[in-house]
Amino acid sequence: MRKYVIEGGYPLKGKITVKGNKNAALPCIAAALLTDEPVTLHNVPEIADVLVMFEVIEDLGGSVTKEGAGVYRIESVINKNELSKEKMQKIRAGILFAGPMLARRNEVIIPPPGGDVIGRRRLDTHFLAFEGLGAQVHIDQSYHVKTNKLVGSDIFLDEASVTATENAIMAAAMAEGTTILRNAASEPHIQDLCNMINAMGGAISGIGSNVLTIEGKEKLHGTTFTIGSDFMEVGSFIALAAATKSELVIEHAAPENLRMIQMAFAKLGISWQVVGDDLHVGTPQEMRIKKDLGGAIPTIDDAPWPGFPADLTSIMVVAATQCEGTILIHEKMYESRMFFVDKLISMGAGIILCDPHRAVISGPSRLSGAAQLASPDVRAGMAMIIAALAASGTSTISNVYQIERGYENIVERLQQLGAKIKVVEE
Ligand SMILES: CC(=O)N[C@H]1[C@@H](OP(=O)(O)OP(=O)(O)OC[C@H]2O[C@@H](n3ccc(=O)[nH]c3=O)[C@H](O)[C@@H]2O)O[C@H](CO)[C@@H](O)[C@@H]1O
Ligand SMILES: C=C(OP(=O)(O)O)C(=O)O
Repeated sequence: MRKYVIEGGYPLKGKITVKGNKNAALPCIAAALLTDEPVTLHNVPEIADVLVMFEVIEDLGGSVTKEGAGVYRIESVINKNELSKEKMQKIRAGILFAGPMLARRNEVIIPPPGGDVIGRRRLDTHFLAFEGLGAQVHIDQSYHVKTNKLVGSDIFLDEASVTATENAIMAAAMAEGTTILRNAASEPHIQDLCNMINAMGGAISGIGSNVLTIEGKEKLHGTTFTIGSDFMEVGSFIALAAATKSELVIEHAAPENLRMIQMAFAKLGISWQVVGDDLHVGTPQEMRIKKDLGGAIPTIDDAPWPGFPADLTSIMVVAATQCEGTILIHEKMYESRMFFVDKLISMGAGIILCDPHRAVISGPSRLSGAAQLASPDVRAGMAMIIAALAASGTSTISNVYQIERGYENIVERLQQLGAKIKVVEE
């Protein structure tokens, strides 16, 4: 079993370049199925989830060619309507093939998707959107979605689900007529997907808002598209710098996406300078939690974009353990994402887990290395790496597959900053 062994307590220094956004790469790879012409994607993060998406394309009959670092040419041939059960079990994002498959084949059979351990992840909104476009959904061992033809309509999503919005966009891009998609999610990755589809000849307007107008096209063509920077990596590296008292330059950080993230870090007394497209996170940081008006304990809580991203809540928990004061982190979306804080508590963090969604953090805490950390999901795993690098002594993290499905080459990139982290196979 692959594990990370980390010796903490040392500051890091240097430059780290942000990779492409996982959550943009996954739908953009699926969107390559909307055309039989070649699609070339740049700045693709070379992570486990992306490789599985490529395997699905190959399993359907298409081909993927690596043309350089982070550059992939996809030629989609779709020879079947059923997605591979074995591959779908590996990643939840496989559900993103449903929209383009339905658009191209009028039918798709989706075995239940796998994924990480952060609680129930409903798919209802995906099927609500497909039904809105005229498809029928039948559920037994698999999800079976079928239509004679997709027809655009006025659809109101029951929640602003990210991947359901993406599936709806991809299906509507080739439906007959116009779709108005309301209560749509609007994260930078959804904007990337819309821009890519427009570059393929699509006609989507309202990009970046929660009402999208999608004019369906009979045919889309090939394109070349560059995936945006991963703001989850940016947030993780800011927390890493602050918690380990390090000076880091975070390159290609796309600061325009960070307004809410900056407000949340400011509550912890953590700040940086923007220099062009880079962030300079310096030392010393204030690291003092700012009370709300009247001296009330502040909260960081997640919400659909432009709210604070759910995927950064675990990262904020670990950053807060190193700050002076008390804060509530309220993760409203996932039922189990906060359970990992027991690992931080075992390292000495002052955290009360009030219920599955709310953790009160009082700091600063001196963390000590822990031998048996296991990563339940990608962000908890990164939070544990940050905690281990901030702690004195040695820590061991297992189940690192969960980390590597979201962060490219993370061990080598941290080593380049001077981190004492190594991989062991046991
Ligand atoms: C591949 C990919 O892109 N994955 C991301 C995507 O997952 P995914 O698209 O699966 O997540 P959803 O947006 O569907 O929802 C995530 C959770 O939030 C809840 N919810 C959602 C919207 C809402 O308005 N209210 C609400 O409570 C859902 O019920 C669900 O439990 O978006 C999530 C939310 O940003 C991120 O954590 C995932 O990293
Ligand atoms: C929950 C996440 O991703 P996914 O939707 O791919 O499981 C994440 O990136 O934190």
